[in-house]
Amino acid sequence: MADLTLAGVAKSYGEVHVLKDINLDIASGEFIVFVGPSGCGKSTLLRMIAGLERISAGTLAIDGQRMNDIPPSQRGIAMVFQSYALYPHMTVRDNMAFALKIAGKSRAEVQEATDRAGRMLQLTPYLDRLPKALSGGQRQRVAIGRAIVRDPKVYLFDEPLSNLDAALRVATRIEIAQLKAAMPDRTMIYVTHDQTEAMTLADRIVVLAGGGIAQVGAPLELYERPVNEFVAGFIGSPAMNLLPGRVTATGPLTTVQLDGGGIAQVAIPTRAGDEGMRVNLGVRPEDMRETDGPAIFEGTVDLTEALGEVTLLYFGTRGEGVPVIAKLPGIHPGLTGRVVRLTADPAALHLFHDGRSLLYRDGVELPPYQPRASAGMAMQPPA
Ligand SMILES: Nc1ncnc2c1ncn2[C@@H]1O[C@H](COP(=O)(O)OP(=O)(O)OP(=O)(O)O)[C@@H](O)[C@H]1O
Repeated sequence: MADLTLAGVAKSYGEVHVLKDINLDIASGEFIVFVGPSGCGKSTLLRMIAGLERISAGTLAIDGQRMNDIPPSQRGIAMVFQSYALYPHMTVRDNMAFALKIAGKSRAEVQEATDRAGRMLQLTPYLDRLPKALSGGQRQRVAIGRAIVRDPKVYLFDEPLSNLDAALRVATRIEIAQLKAAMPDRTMIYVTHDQTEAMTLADRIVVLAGGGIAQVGAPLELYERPVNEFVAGFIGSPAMNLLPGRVTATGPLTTVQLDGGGIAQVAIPTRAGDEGMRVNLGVRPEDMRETDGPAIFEGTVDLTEALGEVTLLYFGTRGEGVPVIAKLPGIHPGLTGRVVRLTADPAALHLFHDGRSLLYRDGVELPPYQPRASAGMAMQPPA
């Protein structure tokens, strides 16, 4: 069991301030995923937790004990890297056993730990092979095995699947989910660029941006209730469309007149006096559907991408602005060049003012988060 606390953690390299005032409590057994744009400091934060990077300010505590000056080997942490640098002349078993032998464990202990890791990672048939006789996915499992044999309280993963091809990524991602399920009391922190990994593996996702934490929450909570336009655009693919407009009627249901001519009813309350407020209406591509009635958006389809189970429609790709994208279920041949009218369910829409979601307005008490049954995204956390 291990819970982690980051309190006011910051990192600077001389004058370069990479991270500032990071505050985060991670409970024992949680699977936390760090996401964020390239260079936002995900790996730096992970390496500070591991003890591979000095913490410039603030406190890292594990189980209440300050860890800032504790060497990596004494933190009860194991880290799995993107490049799985195995010793090429050692068998799988010896690669996994290496750290244990250095630590002076007995032969029996080493044997038991490597057998157990081999079983957990389905590597038993390969224990006597050299790394060169393994696939990329198997090699990455050996790298994970090297962490497992040490039985750490906290696992850190730095983009462990990014060197694998698409099919192996899926298979290895599922194995990591199963590994976590087999070790419910072990805490895992995982850095990735991959939306699907973040959405499917995480108990909570931490979105890092601009040197700080933009939002922390369960995957579907971030998807359905982003605090700002950055998180709204970062979580979900293709990104949420942001359509400018102004509020024309307030109440439990807000009416927005869009600059593009459309009209939207949004299930986010506004107050008397909000009439005329400039907003961006957020609508996810997968929440759009064709309509003959009042439309949020009407446009000529510039381009379609038929992906099989869905078709992506692109609008405004030749203009200056950001294209609008709709994702319709099924196959829609012959839509390119046609005018399409689109709407969405009021409960699926988002409203932003000055970049911030109106859901999180000062003085508004949000009801506890409940996933929306009709959420359009196919990605769900594992059961
Ligand atoms: N030794 C260093 N000296 C100065 N700046 C550094 C040093 N190491 C990292 N940085 C800077 O810190 C920032 C964060 O880097 P980090 O690798 O943590 O980002 P990241 O979010 O993991 O990025 P990516 O997604 O591209 O892997 C980057 O802007 C990087 O240039």
